Amino acid sequence: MVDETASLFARQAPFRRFPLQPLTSRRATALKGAVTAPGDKSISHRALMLGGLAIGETAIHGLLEGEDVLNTGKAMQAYGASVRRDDDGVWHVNGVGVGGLAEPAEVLDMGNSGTGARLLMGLAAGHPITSFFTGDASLRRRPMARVTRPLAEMGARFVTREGGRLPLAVTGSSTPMPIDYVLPVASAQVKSAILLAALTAPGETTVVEPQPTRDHSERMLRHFGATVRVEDRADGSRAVTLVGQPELIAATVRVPGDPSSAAFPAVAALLVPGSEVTIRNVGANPLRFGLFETLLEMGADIALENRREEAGEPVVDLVVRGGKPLRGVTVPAARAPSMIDEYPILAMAAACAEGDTVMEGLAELRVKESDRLGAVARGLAACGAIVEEGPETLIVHGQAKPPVGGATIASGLDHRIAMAFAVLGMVSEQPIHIDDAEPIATSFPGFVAMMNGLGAQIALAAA
Ligand SMILES: O=C(O)C1=C[C@@H](OP(=O)(O)O)[C@@H](O)[C@H](O)C1
Ligand SMILES: C=C(OP(=O)(O)O)C(=O)O
Repeated sequence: MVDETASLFARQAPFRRFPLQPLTSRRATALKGAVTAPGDKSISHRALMLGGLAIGETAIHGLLEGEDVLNTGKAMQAYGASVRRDDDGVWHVNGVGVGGLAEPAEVLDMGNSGTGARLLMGLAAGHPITSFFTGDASLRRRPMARVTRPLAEMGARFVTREGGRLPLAVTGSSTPMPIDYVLPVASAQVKSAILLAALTAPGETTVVEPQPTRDHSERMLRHFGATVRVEDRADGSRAVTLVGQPELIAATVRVPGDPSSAAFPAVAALLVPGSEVTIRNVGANPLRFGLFETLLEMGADIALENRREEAGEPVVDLVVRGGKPLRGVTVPAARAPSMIDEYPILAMAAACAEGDTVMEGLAELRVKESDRLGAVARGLAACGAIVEEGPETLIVHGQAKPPVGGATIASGLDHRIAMAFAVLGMVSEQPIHIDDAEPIATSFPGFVAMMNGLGAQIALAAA
């Protein structure tokens, strides 16, 4: 048992993005079948972190075994928690108690994962230990000052590269201070980092978010026994208050399927005529569901069945039928936090729809695993679609038929760019090539097998 966990973690080698793994996606006939969405990435990270802090043994069912999450598991081990996977796929975490993290002996390599890096920086900031964080070429480009600034206010000290980028070192405070903080950007990662640091601070810490973002941290903190108050204010903002220094008690977590991953088979099924695909166990948290709301507005045939609740999160099965014409819509900026990772795949649907799809408020897309706004606009144009890219907007002029395709897309260490264009290749006249499919394993290791099982024609080539 222990050996298997060790070998899973050992495979998360840091800078090993060579050789590239090219992928070709060809036009498919109808996609058919029923699949289960892989575990939610956001919830999986948080389950390992809170399990690692709680007293007792936490059992996690359905943990996403993607690279990002495995790197978090490995880091929690370095902080002194025991993390192991049973033969039946259930993960067991024995925590160290709030305030009990040990100083990691090595640099923590968070790979491609913004969530892993930023949330763990929060945990580290609340403990009187020094941690060193790095990541792959993508993560080392991403802004960290948004997290280091509030954590420094709480008493942590950072040494960072220019612009607050990784690699960085953080020394946490032995007497962390509670703060009241208004988020300058709508970011669940920044909110969560502050809440995790606040676990060791006395008194109450409040984070005000101008627009509500995914609330998995709040839900899971409560699930482990912390007191979290949420106040929705008249101006649309939300104040989240954590009562510091709780005792977190181990809990059982059943991780729902990731709506951000389910988005790929769902849009593929919508676009390929004659398709009928059921995607089971999809998380339906309203703060994650903006893509499906948008697709329904576009005229998509998606039925939500079997609504239920798992570990404090709403879950549904999706039944998606393809071939119905989609219409372009305007997606308001206010919806962005609830579908922030889904714009690349929405843009693929928009390129096949009739009329213009206008997407606003996309500034954050520029600082994800890649500049997703630029990558989507360039890639769609290379495939023959008509697009307009603004500083924080994307307009796709849909032609009521798929773009011709035939391009090679640079995935740029970005899993969602790779998967989005692989889906477009299922309907474009000419195949679409992706230069490197390897980043897909960060969030959806079974993507190619699942899609081909439904009838897609995706081939992984030797480099
Ligand atoms: O908190 C999380 O789990 C996440 C928050 C979002 O990032 P931001 O907080 O940067 O918006 C999202 O893009 C990311 O994939 C996961
Ligand atoms: C932005 C993403 O993740 P992260 O920020 O954790 O790298 C994502 O999964 O699309």
